[in-house]
Amino acid sequence: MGSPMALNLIKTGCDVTVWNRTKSKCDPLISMGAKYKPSPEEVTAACDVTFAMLADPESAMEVACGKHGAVSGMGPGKGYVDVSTVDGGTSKLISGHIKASGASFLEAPVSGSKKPAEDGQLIFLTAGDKSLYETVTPFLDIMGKSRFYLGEVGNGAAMKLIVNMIMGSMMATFSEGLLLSEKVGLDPNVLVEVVSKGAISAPMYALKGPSMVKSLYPTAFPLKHQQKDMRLALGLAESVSQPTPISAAANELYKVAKSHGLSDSDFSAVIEALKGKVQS
Ligand SMILES: NC(=O)C1=CN([C@@H]2O[C@H](COP(=O)(O)OP(=O)(O)OC[C@H]3O[C@@H](n4cnc5c(N)ncnc54)[C@H](OP(=O)(O)O)[C@@H]3O)[C@@H](O)[C@H]2O)C=CC1
Ligand SMILES: O=CCCC(=O)O
Repeated sequence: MGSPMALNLIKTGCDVTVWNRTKSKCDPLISMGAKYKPSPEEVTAACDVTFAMLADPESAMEVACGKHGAVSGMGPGKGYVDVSTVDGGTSKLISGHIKASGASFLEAPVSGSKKPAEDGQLIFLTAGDKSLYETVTPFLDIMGKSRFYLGEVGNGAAMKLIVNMIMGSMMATFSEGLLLSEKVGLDPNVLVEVVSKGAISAPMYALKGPSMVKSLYPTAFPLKHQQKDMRLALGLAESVSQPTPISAAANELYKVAKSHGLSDSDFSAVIEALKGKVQS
């Protein structure tokens, strides 16, 4: 996700400096004009605003607050925008460290997958320093099609987790429907078409259904990240004693799919967890 987002900034003439743990993934961006620094600390020291896109809470914390992490290069007048999907607690911790340096913090997780990232069509769910939100609005509008400012740090993370909790449950029940249709002698491709005409139509079903019928799962949103988001959303629900039985059941399916080696497949591979025989 970070690469296509940075590429859109480069293409529109922004002065972009990049870092990634695996340096080779920066090379296409460097060839398009990005500068490179060998640590998060050196990126934040060199830049007014830094966007971070990391896998999970642990990596977001490590890159922000670890040795030679982003915080070490931050200071008054600078801004840190974390666009990773993490829980509110992690986001608040990172915010605390960034703000202690005198800099500003915005959480801004995104809805939309690989293709929307490439097309500059992401949806930003932001919260934190309003002045930083206003400063980075031109960049958000290059990378995305909509943006929401949701107030205090934690609200953007919560909105993102709730959206992905719904999405994960939708994908799980869609998978059940595809397999049930096939078992009772219906063509699952026709089911995808019927669904696309009615009130439960969703771009996700039309986009992923045909390849799921062929047992193909080209990765847009890795299954391991969907399961991480289900886990974090269930933690959020637990924190306020909100019952979420459907999502809890769906989470179990993503865990089964992970145990079958499907972590790096698209999250639509969750259908494999419902088959007697699992393909990888
Ligand atoms: N893919 C999607 O459709 C969407 C993803 N998201 C969210 O965006 C984030 C990124 O997703 P995506 O790009 O798909 O994930 P990837 O797994 O492709 O990328 C994860 C990134 O995190 C880095 N990373 C992981 N662990 C560490 C660590 N310990 N220290 C430093 N860097 C680390 C990886 O570095 P390296 O290259 O070295 O492995 C890589 O740059 C996740 O939070 C995901 O939930 C949000 C919306 C859509
Ligand atoms: O976090 C990933 C979201 C994927 C999507 O919104 O299509």
